[in-house]
Amino acid sequence: MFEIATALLIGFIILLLLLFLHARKQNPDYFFLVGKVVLITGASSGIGRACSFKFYRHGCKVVLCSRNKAELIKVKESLELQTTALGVKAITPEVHILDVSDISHVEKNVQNIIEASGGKIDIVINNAGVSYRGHVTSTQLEVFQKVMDVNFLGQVAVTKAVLPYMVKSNGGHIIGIGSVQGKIAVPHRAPYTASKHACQAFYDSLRSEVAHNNIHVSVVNPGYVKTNLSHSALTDDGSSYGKLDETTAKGLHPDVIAKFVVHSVILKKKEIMVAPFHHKLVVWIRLICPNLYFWLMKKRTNV
Ligand SMILES: NC(=O)c1ccc[n+]([C@@H]2O[C@H](COP(=O)([O-])OP(=O)(O)OC[C@H]3O[C@@H](n4cnc5c(N)ncnc54)[C@H](O)[C@@H]3O)[C@@H](O)[C@H]2O)c1
Repeated sequence: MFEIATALLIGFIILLLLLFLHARKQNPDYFFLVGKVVLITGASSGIGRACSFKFYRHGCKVVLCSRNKAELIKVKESLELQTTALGVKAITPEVHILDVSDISHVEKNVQNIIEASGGKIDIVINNAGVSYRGHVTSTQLEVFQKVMDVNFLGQVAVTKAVLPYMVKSNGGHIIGIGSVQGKIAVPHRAPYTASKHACQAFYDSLRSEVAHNNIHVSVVNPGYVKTNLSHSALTDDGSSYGKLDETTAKGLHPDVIAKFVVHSVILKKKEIMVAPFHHKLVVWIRLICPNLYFWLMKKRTNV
């Protein structure tokens, strides 16, 4: 009787210990971010802008990159009106022009940006992206090339530029902003969904290669987010779509995605899908019952 009671007590204590360790792991330690250098691509709007605010407020030095300097300066000025969380001292943000589709120069340009910011990089958020609306048959090949350059090769080139710094300092974190469409492909999005699938595969491959260098790789896959992404989406002939989609308009707030990006760094998450339940369900259907998924996609007629 005594032995059973002792065994139960020990079991109970182990359970409490495991629950405590689990809770600790899930409880973000925001102080971890203080003083970290965070490079964000596509920082002038949407999710990139929201990430800039979150990391700035947690005491990071944010290095804001995009094509439009005037827009980046506006973000910098808005950041400087903020107070930081945790009562830590804010670090002046930096602004740099970077076109991630300029593939042959991205690596060198990012290295120049890192050198100009002090020669150190802890976190990179590969966020810059362009969407697409159209039909494969009528879409010019150059449109496929452009979407792949911005969304896939651009992310690869930025990653290749930061890796030597992270290897040298034996640590770092690379975050790829993917999409639910990196898990499932939907009609009228062929180049976009192909680029996001490519990113997912790239990061899954990279993650294991750099793990021994203490470099972490996270992929954050949002569902629809209320940003300008559909406005600037490319169409069959390369012109902009110029409209806010209903789905995008009803999407999540970019701050929600930024919050999960922060958590992916602190909790060292390999992958996070930030999407409603029915999106996650479709990903499972694609995996478990592909024919049902193909049938569902055939029913989707809207561009
Ligand atoms: N909005 C959504 O519904 C949604 C859903 C899933 C994933 N995403 C992804 O989130 C990321 C951010 O998009 P967003 O929704 O914030 O839209 P957005 O249009 O507000 O942001 C895209 C950013 O990328 C920048 N950019 C585009 N081409 C560039 C280039 N060649 N060089 C440098 N910067 C460039 C733009 O200037 C802009 O700042 C993208 O990778 C997108 O695919 C968005």
